[in-house]
Amino acid sequence: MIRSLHCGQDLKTVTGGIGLALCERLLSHDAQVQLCLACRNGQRAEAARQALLVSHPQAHISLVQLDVGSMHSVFKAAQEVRQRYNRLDYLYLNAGIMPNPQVDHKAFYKGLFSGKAVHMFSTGEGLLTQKDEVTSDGLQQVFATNLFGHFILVRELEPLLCRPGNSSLIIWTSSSNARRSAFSLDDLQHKQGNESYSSSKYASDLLSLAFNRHYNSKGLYSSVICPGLVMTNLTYGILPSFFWTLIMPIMWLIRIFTNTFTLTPYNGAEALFWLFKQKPEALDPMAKYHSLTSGLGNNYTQPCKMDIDDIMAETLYEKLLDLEDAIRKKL
Ligand SMILES: NC(=O)C1=CN([C@@H]2O[C@H](COP(=O)(O)OP(=O)(O)OC[C@H]3O[C@@H](n4cnc5c(N)ncnc54)[C@H](OP(=O)(O)O)[C@@H]3O)[C@@H](O)[C@H]2O)C=CC1
Ligand SMILES: CC(C)CCC[C@@H](C)[C@H]1CC[C@H]2C3=CC[C@H]4[C@H](C)C(=O)CC[C@]4(C)[C@H]3CC[C@]12C
Repeated sequence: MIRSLHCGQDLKTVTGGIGLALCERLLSHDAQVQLCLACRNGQRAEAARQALLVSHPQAHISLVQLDVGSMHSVFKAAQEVRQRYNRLDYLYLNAGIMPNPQVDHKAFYKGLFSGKAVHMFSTGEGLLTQKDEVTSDGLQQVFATNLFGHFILVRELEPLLCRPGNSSLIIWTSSSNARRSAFSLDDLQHKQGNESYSSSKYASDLLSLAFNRHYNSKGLYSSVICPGLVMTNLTYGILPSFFWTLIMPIMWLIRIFTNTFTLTPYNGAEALFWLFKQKPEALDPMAKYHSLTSGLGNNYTQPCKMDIDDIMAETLYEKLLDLEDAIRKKL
């Protein structure tokens, strides 16, 4: 029996995000898989469950309430999961936000004619800034949601993930927008800058490496994926929807030049699904696994070496442990 916990699986307004597409794909692959969807909004979570049950009426799908940006909620959800299950095989850390995104139009037009247009379209590098907020825990919201809440969750679920004789896998939905220069060990939460998304995703790449170093001996493995550019609520939030509708034909055209334009949640979930079928022990801790879609619409997964190192990963890990201590004392 395989149990898998997914963070951030709500059925979104029209589209449904990458997490929901992954659940569909997992259930189509193995009807016996037991899913536990960890979502912040009960109604949307139930709607997602019902949608999955329409195509998979026999599926085992349970829900747990989790706002990964609130530390109280993370501790509570982890306790709930520990009471319900004695083992977890996969933990998909998929929840992610990019609040108040702003596009630098000038940089976009400059990039178009710079000879680096394909790179710009695949990574969004230099095009986006965000305005972050502070949570009731006193943490930067993007850091808390995209990184720290997941860190605490993994630590709290350790007894279910680290079981003698079993290996388990945690999977971070990172991004090709993760960039070393956006991240600083002196400003983990990215209080000073305006690229909190890029910073948090780079931190998740580092943290995955650190988790491998600390937990492989206990049977827990960690991997990182990038879903490519997918049209979901996250991307629709960057520009007005009518604009996306207008440029959609161009987006499909760009797909001929870059296989990173996966565009649909189904395609974007490719690497998440591929990892489900791998032996955790065989995965490369230094690789980010990319969902890619060819011009003809064929999906595949490709590993790409990450720009990370052990020393940085270890320093980040130590700092997160200190912050965990401080939060535990406060709650
Ligand atoms: N779309 C893209 O092009 C790319 C996306 N990604 C990453 O993929 C992941 C999934 O995003 P995507 O499907 O595109 O976007 P969506 O906005 O559709 O999905 C994000 C999911 O995260 C959930 N979530 C957000 N904040 C919280 C929270 N505090 N607690 C619990 N759940 C939360 C959302 O729940 P709710 O419904 O309640 O809002 C939603 O289900 C993210 O980590 C994103 O950064 C990476 C690269 C590219
Ligand atoms: C100014 C307009 C005419 C066109 C602007 C297009 C941009 C808004 C988008 C072009 C490339 C996009 C992105 C690329 C990579 C994504 C990354 C992998 C991710 O994690 C989140 C979203 C992206 C940054 C995405 C965002 C929109 C673009 C910058």
